[in-house]
Amino acid sequence: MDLKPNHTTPVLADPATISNSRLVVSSGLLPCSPPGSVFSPNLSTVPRKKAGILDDVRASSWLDAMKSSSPRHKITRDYNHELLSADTDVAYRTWMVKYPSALKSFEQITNFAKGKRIALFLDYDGTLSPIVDNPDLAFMSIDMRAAVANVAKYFPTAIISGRSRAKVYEFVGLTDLYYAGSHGMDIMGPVREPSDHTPNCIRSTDKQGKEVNLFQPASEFLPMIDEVFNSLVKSTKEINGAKVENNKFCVSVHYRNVDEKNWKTVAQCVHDVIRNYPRLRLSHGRKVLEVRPVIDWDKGKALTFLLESLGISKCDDVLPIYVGDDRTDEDAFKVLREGNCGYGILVSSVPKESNAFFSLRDPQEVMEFLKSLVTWKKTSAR
Ligand SMILES: O=P(O)(O)OC[C@H]1O[C@H](O[C@H]2O[C@H](CO)[C@@H](O)[C@H](O)[C@H]2O)[C@H](O)[C@@H](O)[C@@H]1O
Repeated sequence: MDLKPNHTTPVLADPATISNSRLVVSSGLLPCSPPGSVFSPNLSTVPRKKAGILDDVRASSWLDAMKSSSPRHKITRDYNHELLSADTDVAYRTWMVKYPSALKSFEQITNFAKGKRIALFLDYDGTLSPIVDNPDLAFMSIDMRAAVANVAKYFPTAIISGRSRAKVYEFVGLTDLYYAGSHGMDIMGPVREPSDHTPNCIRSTDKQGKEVNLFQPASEFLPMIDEVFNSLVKSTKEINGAKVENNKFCVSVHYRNVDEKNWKTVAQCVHDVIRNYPRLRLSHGRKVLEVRPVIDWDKGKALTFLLESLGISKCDDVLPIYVGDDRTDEDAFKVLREGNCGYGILVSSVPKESNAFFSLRDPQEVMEFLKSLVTWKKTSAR
């Protein structure tokens, strides 16, 4: 798995947190890139571990990981249920001491944002739309769409999703945003000036005919991904409930609707296919196995790339906020935490270790947060 949370540094260098003894107060600055540094995409490949992550799908750790992804509360009845709910509640509230609610900490966030330009980065599944059994039906609500449209009027806003860019655009359906699909491996962003010569970055036009930059660092993998997609469709077709999704530069193999006793078979099928592709690796999301190129590129790199494209990566007067629910979002949280340059907000209704600073319980709370940002912006002369 890709996630290696840093449990030891839950500190927020935020001068607005003076009253919060848990958090460390820094010099008052949130440096973005170190002065003079210019982000240039590093597309070197990440060496795949010699023994593939799935080399022994019988290994209990792998199956445990499959089981623990996207945990659901088990509903028990009556008295037991009440006890369980109470325990869950206590565990969640304890966890929130480490990851405070972004709604309850709203004043702290906006205090820190004073005089800065907020840039918003939003994951899609589980963040803007609730997790549902059928990935093709993961629609966002009309209210959420309105909230995203509204927030994008006031702050530069980008969606960074594991879906294909085309699919996430189809779901969101808003034009005034930037979109990054395939976990950031397919970015349609603003034209960078002076025009740069980043490999795999070309000028293009969006659906409205506006000039944009198209950055696809894994373009050479396209035929391979298509091949793997077809092989996976074939090899999993007998597994009831398994679904393979082509996300353009990566492939998702969903096991949410597969009987748990067949999860090992799903893992075995994926393993048998990708063992022939040393330039592909596997990561793990919410009841989904994700096959992707081994290039050193993820949502964190995409976030940095977009900030740079927007021309706001090197200033002290920008506050990037990234909202996401999944393991792949941790790469972006980590960039913000380690760069000490913005806030990650984890969307989760269960306690989870994370590199985020704040939390929101579910997409409903995400919507409230977006609305609050708009109200704050409108009511204050900033
Ligand atoms: O980066 P994201 O926008 O969060 O995309 C990550 C994956 O999300 C989708 O799968 C997840 O949501 C589905 C719909 O709610 C759910 O059925 C599935 O179990 C979840 O894993 C999407 O289908 C994947 O392709 C994305 O990689």
